[in-house]
Amino acid sequence: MEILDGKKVSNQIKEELAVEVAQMKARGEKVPHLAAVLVGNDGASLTYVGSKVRSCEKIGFESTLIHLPEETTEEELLKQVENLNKNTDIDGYIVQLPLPKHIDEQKVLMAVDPDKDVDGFHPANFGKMALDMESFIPATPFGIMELLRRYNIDTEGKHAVVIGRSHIVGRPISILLSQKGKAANATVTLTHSRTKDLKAITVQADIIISALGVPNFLKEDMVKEGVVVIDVGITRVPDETRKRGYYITGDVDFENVSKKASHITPVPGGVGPMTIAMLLKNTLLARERHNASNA
Ligand SMILES: Nc1nc2c(c(=O)[nH]1)N[C@@H](CN(C=O)c1ccc(C(=O)N[C@@H](CCC(=O)O)C(=O)O)cc1)CN2
Repeated sequence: MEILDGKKVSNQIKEELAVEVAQMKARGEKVPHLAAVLVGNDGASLTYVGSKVRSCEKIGFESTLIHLPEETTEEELLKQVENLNKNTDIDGYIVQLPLPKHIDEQKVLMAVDPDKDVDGFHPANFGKMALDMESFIPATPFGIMELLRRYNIDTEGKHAVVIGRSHIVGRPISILLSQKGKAANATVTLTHSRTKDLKAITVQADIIISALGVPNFLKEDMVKEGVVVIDVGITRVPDETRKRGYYITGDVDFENVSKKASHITPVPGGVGPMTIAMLLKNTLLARERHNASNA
């Protein structure tokens, strides 16, 4: 069994990006600039946005954090989005999800300029991705594909079972895995809360992508020998005996499923860090596309 070490691979990607940025600087070019909008003080979101900004600093990107109060209205947030769309210094930006309940997430994501949509959540980018056209690919599924590629995991003709149909992970990864091309060509089953007899499907899977957010959901008896398991679920379980007051766990019963798996991602240290690395990669792509369109 081999652990798919997302932490290690994400650090490699960040080192590669740092080299590219240094080369851009040496050529006298503008470096990529990522902005992040965070509304409210959700603990996990603060961690993720903080990590995005710190990663930018580490590799030589410019970054801007716009931290708005929980009470921010939809109109005020849309104004910020409009300003970011107009700001020619910003190459790409993200609006951290989830947003407070009083804000219509879809309306905000629709307002993002698709050319700056480094999260790949705008319908223009999502549609292009589904049509195999050049686009921004959402960072988590992009990270999963990159992890499979860097560990030389062959997906060609394999049965990939995706658990969860979210717009951020389940739906896009099912599209990417089923695409034509060297790193895809899988036969995909997208399962969800209404799927009947899930176990009958998961036991047939060569690759399982679990993106449910239910701790210990995927058990040993639900997988076959040699399966590749990608655990996207990240749940913070309250635990006062820990320094942070919680521990992090995935969807997979790691201890037992790993006995049968050929490859498996840990939580933490699997898909999560890849998400940040691929967001940075998208921001570099945005910068390069802006350079090309200004040339
Ligand atoms: N605008 C966006 N919002 C959200 C996205 C996204 O891609 N764009 N994805 C998730 C959150 N997310 C990035 O934003 C993210 C989640 C997890 C990690 C990560 O590195 N996790 C660590 C554990 C860290 C911890 O929780 O303390 C790990 O798995 O090792 C990074 C980014 C939802 N929102």
